[in-house]
Amino acid sequence: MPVTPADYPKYMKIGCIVHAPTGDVLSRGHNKRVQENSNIRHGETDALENLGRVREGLLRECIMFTTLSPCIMCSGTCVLYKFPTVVLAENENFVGGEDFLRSQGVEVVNLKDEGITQMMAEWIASEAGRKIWNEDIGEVTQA
Ligand SMILES: Nc1ccnc(=O)[nH]1
Repeated sequence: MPVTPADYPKYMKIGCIVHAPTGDVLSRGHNKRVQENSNIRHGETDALENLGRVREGLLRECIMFTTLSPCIMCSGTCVLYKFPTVVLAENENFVGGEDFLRSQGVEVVNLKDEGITQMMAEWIASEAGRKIWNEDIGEVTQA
């Protein structure tokens, strides 16, 4: 499905970085629901997909930084690969699998970033964003 500039306002504004303990950024990703017509390219899964295969045990040493509280799909992925820490910019607009992450021993750090919280709230409330947002978290938009 080709994407045109008219689609830009629909783009999910969620990005993610996989960070090595050395401080190196190993991988970046962002949500590609619209761009790639995808149900599973959340910011977090996109960053992991972009990383590709890595040496055994590396992900157990990495930190994931993400714009928003990770959904249960992405939280499950973090638990599967044993990320020790997930840092999120905010969780006022959405709370995903944080309790599950903590229950599995993953440290969850919420930066409570006001600018990102506001940006996300505005986008979710926007005409272009509302339906895509609901779709992204498995909800149905009410008329
Ligand atoms: N944390 C997130 C929630 C929803 N969609 C995403 O891509 N990421």
